[in-house]
Amino acid sequence: MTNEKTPTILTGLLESLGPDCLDRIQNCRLLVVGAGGIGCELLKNLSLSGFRHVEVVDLDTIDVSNLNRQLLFRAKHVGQPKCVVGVAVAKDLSPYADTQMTARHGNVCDNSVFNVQYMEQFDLVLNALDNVTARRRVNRLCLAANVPMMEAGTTGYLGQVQTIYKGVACYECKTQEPPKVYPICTIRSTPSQPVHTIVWAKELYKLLLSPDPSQSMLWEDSQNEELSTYMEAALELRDNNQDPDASEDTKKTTIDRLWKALYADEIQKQLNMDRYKTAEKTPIVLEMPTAAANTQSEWKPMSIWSLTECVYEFRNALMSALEMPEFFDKDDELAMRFVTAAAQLRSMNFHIPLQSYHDTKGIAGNIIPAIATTNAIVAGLQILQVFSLLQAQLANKDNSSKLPPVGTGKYINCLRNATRNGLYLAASPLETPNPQCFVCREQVTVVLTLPTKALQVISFARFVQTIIQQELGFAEPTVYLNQDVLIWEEGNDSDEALRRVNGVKLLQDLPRGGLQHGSVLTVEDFSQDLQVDVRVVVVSDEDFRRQYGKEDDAEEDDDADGFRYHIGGDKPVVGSSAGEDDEAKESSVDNKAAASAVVEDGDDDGVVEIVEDTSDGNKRAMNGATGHESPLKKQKPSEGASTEGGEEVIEIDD
Ligand SMILES: Nc1ncnc2c1ncn2[C@@H]1O[C@H](COP(=O)(O)OP(=O)(O)OP(=O)(O)O)[C@@H](O)[C@H]1O
Ligand SMILES: [Zn+2]
Repeated sequence: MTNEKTPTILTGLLESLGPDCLDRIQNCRLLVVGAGGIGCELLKNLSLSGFRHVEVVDLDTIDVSNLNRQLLFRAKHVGQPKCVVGVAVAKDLSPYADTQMTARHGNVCDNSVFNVQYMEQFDLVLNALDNVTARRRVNRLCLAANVPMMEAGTTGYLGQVQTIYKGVACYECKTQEPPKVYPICTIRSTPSQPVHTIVWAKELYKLLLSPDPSQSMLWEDSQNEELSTYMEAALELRDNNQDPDASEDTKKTTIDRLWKALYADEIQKQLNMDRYKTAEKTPIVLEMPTAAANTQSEWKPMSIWSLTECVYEFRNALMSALEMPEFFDKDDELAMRFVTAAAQLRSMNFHIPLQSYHDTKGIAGNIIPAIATTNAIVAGLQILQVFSLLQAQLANKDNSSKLPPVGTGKYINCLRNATRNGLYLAASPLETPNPQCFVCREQVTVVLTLPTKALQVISFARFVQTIIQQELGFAEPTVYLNQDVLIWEEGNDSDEALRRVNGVKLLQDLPRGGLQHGSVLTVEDFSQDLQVDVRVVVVSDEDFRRQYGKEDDAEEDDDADGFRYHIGGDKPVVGSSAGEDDEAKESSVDNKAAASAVVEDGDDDGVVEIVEDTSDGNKRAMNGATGHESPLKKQKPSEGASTEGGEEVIEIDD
């Protein structure tokens, strides 16, 4: 069947889906959230499939590192908002002259713009995001606005697509394990794993070579603190570099001073201060091998470098990198040579197993690289699911609701290894909602267990920030104690004085006898149309330790400053923070932060991620593909399994 008016490119769709469905395609209003790897593919697909009303939200600008896989972007677009360029390029692909594609440069977590009313304009929302915080946010808004959404994510060769609407499992029905968090002091002073020294070396690179050294976690300000021994040499090296008259010899001498400060003097200083009195192994003060200066051995990316080789690489890579200072990029061999050498030397200081250049690169960069083909497959699957959703709506003849009949759609896994039947795509029916999920089920109670000590030392403001905002994902919470006492309010026209008064109170000092065993906190958030009861269980400190002790990481929750708690049931957990895993990305963080009013984002294909605590208490989250538990989750990492929730996150807590 053909239709004269149908552009040639759409005749195939017309034949397979029929004129009614094509009509719906042309008229339905779609929102795409994220214009990165998956988002670009989606925009291209939507345009070529005849969708004519598409809005795109993205907070980021185009980085040079995006160009290899975000197919709508070219070098000339670097620095421009992704959504603006994505929309302009995709629109040109449309067979219709009157296609309306709109770009919204902003953070979808910004409640003042992207709220339930905003979502209600759309017939369907397609997620192309890279972090749990934003995914949770869209999930909640869509549920509140009764708009179906299509969640998608990839991790290396693996990918998932999940259709979500009221009546089937939502994004938060499955618990997502929080990422591991290391406090900054581990990186700066007490490393114990290769990842710690590699992150440190990347920060050292930032301190020495990036445009703004104060962004490094090793940066120290002489105004505020006594400087570590390396700061003077680091600053001198930067000065040398800007001084056209500085000779090679001057630079070499400064590099050697820096080396000595980092690997000998600073360690010795800390030892003298008894910093490592209780350490299992006393750190070693390194001595520069005399042979190092001239020892150029063959290039050995796969083997462990000796002390002499490390010193040679440290000097040489730094000397060459000084000529072209820039942001760290794991694909820049010079930068990686420096980071490898710097990290291994520090590992020698702290008795940490050494890593080859190759392994260091794996940890410093992306162990699981973003794969353009997986993004393309996943975006293609999303479009197929959209077709099936539209068809189901048509068959249902129910025009009063945007929601399809329950059961429409599939959960699809994109696999690396074929199933027994030889399939690389495994589709399963959508699951029913988790009865414990307070996001899509009503009247669910979350059980919060606290040790007695928490009541005595934790302020209510910190409690709100850690438990209610970070853990439970409330954006603008209103909190009642035992049903009727209003103790906290946020959002437009909220009572700031109430926050001021109660925020500083310890939990035990809250009104009406404070928080205690059996207390119930009712938390509401109008911005997400959400409410939950939190039932407080208080146990002795000893019992808490016994039940949720440090030995059992899986059971333990705490925040960076040691506030310990345990949330029971299948509460949706978000990674507490997020960040960027290399300097190139950090440049884009600034743009993200600028565009973000409420919660910043992070992306999730880095295994090692640096997480920054934002000033308003909201943290940024990075996590794996979709947070949905994949049947492949138990595959070994080498087989391309998702690392979701398993990333190591370095938290900057100062
Ligand atoms: N809260 C948010 N609001 C709006 N857009 C977001 C938000 N969080 C993430 N995004 C966008 O989602 C997109 C995700 O795309 P993708 O996973 O390809 O990440 P990327 O940062 O573009 O690339 P990569 O991480 O692979 O280098 C990004 O363009 C990012 O800006
Ligand atoms: Zn749910």
